[in-house]
Amino acid sequence: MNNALQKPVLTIRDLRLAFGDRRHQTPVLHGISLHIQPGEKVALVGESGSGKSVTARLAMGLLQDSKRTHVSGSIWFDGIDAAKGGPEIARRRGNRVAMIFQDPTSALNPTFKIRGQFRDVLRSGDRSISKDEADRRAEAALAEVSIPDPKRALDSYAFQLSGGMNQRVMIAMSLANRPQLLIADEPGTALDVTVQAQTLNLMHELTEKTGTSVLLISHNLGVVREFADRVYVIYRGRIVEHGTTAQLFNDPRHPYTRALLAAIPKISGGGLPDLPERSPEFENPLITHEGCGEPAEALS
Ligand SMILES: Nc1ncnc2c1ncn2[C@@H]1O[C@H](COP(=O)(O)OP(=O)(O)OP(=O)(O)O)[C@@H](O)[C@H]1O
Repeated sequence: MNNALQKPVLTIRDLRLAFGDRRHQTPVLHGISLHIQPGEKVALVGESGSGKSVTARLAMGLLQDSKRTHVSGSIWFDGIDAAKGGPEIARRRGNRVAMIFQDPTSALNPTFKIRGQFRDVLRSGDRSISKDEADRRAEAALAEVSIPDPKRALDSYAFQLSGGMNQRVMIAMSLANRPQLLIADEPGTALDVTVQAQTLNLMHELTEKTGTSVLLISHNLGVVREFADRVYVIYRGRIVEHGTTAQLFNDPRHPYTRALLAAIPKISGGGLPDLPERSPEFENPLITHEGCGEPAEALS
């Protein structure tokens, strides 16, 4: 669903990031621009180290407060520019943005049962709900992600559940407060290929139902093929090509996108693509496919 007439949920403009002290800085992002429409699933694809995770972390407001990060540009979400904000930005956004990480087991707290963690998530979205009501909602959310015995899962610690179960718990938790935007950073890549595919299917199904927009981070174009409406290809901190998923797969124009496509593993979700040596032609300027420019309504 690409509702180009509506105001984007997220608009990132000319985002630049460097790490280091005042004297020595290493630039990592060189002017990233992207937007996500309501209900849209957008993928950011590139090889390891290209800047996908830092873009996601900046969008979440998780990197800005460090003295070693130097940020410019803008990240508009819900009327707030998060580019230069600190932890208060993440707090103000509260439950309107949620994130799913690569390894669900380490994202859950090992010292508390799932029940307590789920309660905290639900009560951060609605302070007035009772414990019983939170438990009822948690059980319903776990049933929605096809966890066979939700009560038992709630009474478990993360290490007592399989990686696939923990991933389902994470998806249920992150969508429990009906966020406007879900950022999924290589969800399930720490798990096996089958679980990764199940994770993406489940995320697709649930976010369709809730109308939640998604920013999916991946190193593998094959993985995003079934999932995303639109794709941004990132190379060394720059977007090099941007189009609908069909445009990118049917008519890839940038040499780096072609290299990524050629490197799609046979079973999608496998290891890192085996890319050719870095090539100067990968530095070609940005290619934006027809109809994929930023909507006029993008300004917050
Ligand atoms: N806290 C940090 N301090 C210094 N450099 C960092 C920091 N975090 C990331 N980087 C550097 O920024 C660059 C981009 O990293 P990022 O994690 O965004 O890559 P990525 O595309 O997500 O790769 P991967 O798929 O391996 O996670 C890398 O060169 C990385 O070494």
